[in-house]
Parts: sequence; structure tokens; C-alpha cells
Amino acid sequence: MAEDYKYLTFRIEDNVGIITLNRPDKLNAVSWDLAEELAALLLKLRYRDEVRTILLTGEGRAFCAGGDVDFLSGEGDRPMPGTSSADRPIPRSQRKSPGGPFFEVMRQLVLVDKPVIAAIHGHAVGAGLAYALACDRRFADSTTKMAAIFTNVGVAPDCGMSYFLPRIVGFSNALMMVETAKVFKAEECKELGLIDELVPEGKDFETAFEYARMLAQRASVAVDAARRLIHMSQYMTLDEILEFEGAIGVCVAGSADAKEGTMAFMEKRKPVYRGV
Ligand SMILES: CC(C)(COP(=O)(O)OP(=O)(O)OC[C@H]1O[C@@H](n2cnc3c(N)ncnc32)[C@H](O)[C@@H]1OP(=O)(O)O)[C@@H](O)C(=O)NCCC(=O)NCCSC(=O)/C=C1/CC=CC=CO1
Repeated sequence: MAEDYKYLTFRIEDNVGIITLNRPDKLNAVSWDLAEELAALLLKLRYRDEVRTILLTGEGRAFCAGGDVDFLSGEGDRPMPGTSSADRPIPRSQRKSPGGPFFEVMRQLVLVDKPVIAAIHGHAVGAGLAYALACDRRFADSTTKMAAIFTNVGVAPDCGMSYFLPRIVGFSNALMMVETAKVFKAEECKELGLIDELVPEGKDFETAFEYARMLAQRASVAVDAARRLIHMSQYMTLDEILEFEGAIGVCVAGSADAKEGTMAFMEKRKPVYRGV
């Protein structure tokens, strides 16, 4: 079942919601409108039970070339607040956050409360890399190139890059990546930990889809809770997370899938999970 969006395509296959960034002529650069569509779609998917995992990919030869430079430059139809040529340099007191829907996408990628798997080929840079890093697992083919490219065009890292990057590649590598904006080839990305599964050219979608489909057949209430716990643990103390595990554990244990999982074990059969 395909649904209509202007800058995305969306369809559901085997309980996997497949979101494709669809501005291939601009290497899927994230415009204000694209970000708005993506954030709104993710919010909707949170409440659609038939979608049990999400796959994020890009149409054409790239995953995503980051924030739309037209927007960032202040020259496009809908410039970033405070960036029109007449205003430069922008007085410190008037600098506004570009956040808006660009940042909302990051929140929704986490808050959607379902695993989000990235299928990556070509460039994933700037905000595009940030979106990939917010995903649970990155399958990328050998054409992949990644960069925290922000400072290359004179802007600071954003869209949660400063949160996810050091957690994934470590503090020193994160500093090196944001300071140099260096573009890394697929093998190097794998070594840095930016790519989880490096696959042959053209195989990113099918390997990512297989993984997303496998997760969609698991006990989704428990999987989603497990995902939430790992995210929360990033900013909670041990005492807080133990408290939270206790509370969430009681809710999940009451799910139909928890009943099915435990019964199937005792009856020595394979569980059939319904995601409820
Ligand atoms: C290294 C590149 C990613 C790829 O280079 P190449 O393969 O040679 O392809 P190009 O010919 O450069 O690009 C093909 C066409 O796509 C257009 N395009 C590419 N990237 C963008 C972009 N980010 N915004 C708008 N358009 C883009 C390019 O102009 C070509 O179009 P035409 O054929 O019509 O000319 C290389 O493309 C590159 O370096 N791109 C820019 C990367 C970049 O600087 N991204 C922004 C980083 S900052 C960021 O992401 C930040 C924010 C900040 C604030 C709010 C929100 C979001 O993000």
C-alpha cells in the first residue's frame, strides 16, 4: 500500500513501513518542507500498529546530502531565520535556532517507539548523517560516503549530531569529524562504527529490509520497550533506569505477546507474535 507525499514515498510491506526520501535531483537534501513531511509521518507511524518497524532510505544515488544549502544560505524561497544577505553578519542577539521541523525529525525518529533501520548508499552527510545516526542500525553499501560536513559550509553541527556522533564513534573521532568535515569512504565508516553492516553495492535496501522484516515478526511491545530503555539509559542514573525498567516491565509483561512467548516456550513450539 503506497501513500502520497511530495518529498517522500511511503509504503508498508510485511509490517515494515518503508520511508524513502524523494528529492533525488538534490541528493535528497532536507528542505523545510521535506523535514515537515518526514516529522509528521513519523508521528503518525507511532500510532499505526500495522507498522512494526520502519526502514529509512533515499531515492537515487544518495541517502541524503544534509540540510538544503538554499535554505541555509538565506537565498532560497524559505530561508533559515535571520540569514538573508542583508542581515549578515547576524548580531549575536538576533541569532535564532534553525531547529523547526529539521530537529523535530530527530525527536520523532526516537519517539516513534519502533526500530528504525537505515538503508544507505552514496552520500549521507550533515543532517543526513544525523538522521542515519538516530536510526537503530545502519546497512550501507560500498558506495557510501559519510561526513559531519557542517563546518565545510560554515555552519555548526546540529540535528542532534553532537548527541549521537560521540556516542557512536567516541569522543576523539567525533571531534575530528566535526572539526575537519572530512568525507569518509564506506570501509572507513565501518571502521569508525558509523556503518553497522557494510554490504556490496546495491544490496543496502534488501539487507536492511530483511533485518527490518525479521524485527517486525518479533514481540513488538517488548522490542519497542527494550529500545526505549536503551535510549533512556543514555541520560539516566542506574537507580533511575532500574525504576523505569520496573515500571515498563510490568506493562510489557501484560501484553498478549508476553503470554504467547512464555506459553510457546513451555509448549516447546515457535511463538507467533501479533505485536500487541
Ligand atoms: C559531496 C556532495 C554531497 C555530493 O557531490 P556530487 O556527487 O558531486 O553531487 P553534486 O553535483 O554536488 O550534487 C548534485 C545536485 O544536488 C544538489 N545538492 C547537493 N547537496 C545539496 C544540499 N545540501 N542542498 C541543496 N542542494 C544540494 C547540487 O546542488 C546538485 O544540484 P544541481 O545539479 O541542480 O546543481 C555535494 O553535493 C555536497 O557537498 N553537498 C552539500 C553538502 C552540505 O553542505 N550539506 C549541508 C550541511 S549542513 C546541514 O546539514 C545543516 C543543517 C542546518 C540547519 C537546519 C537544518 C538542516 O541541516
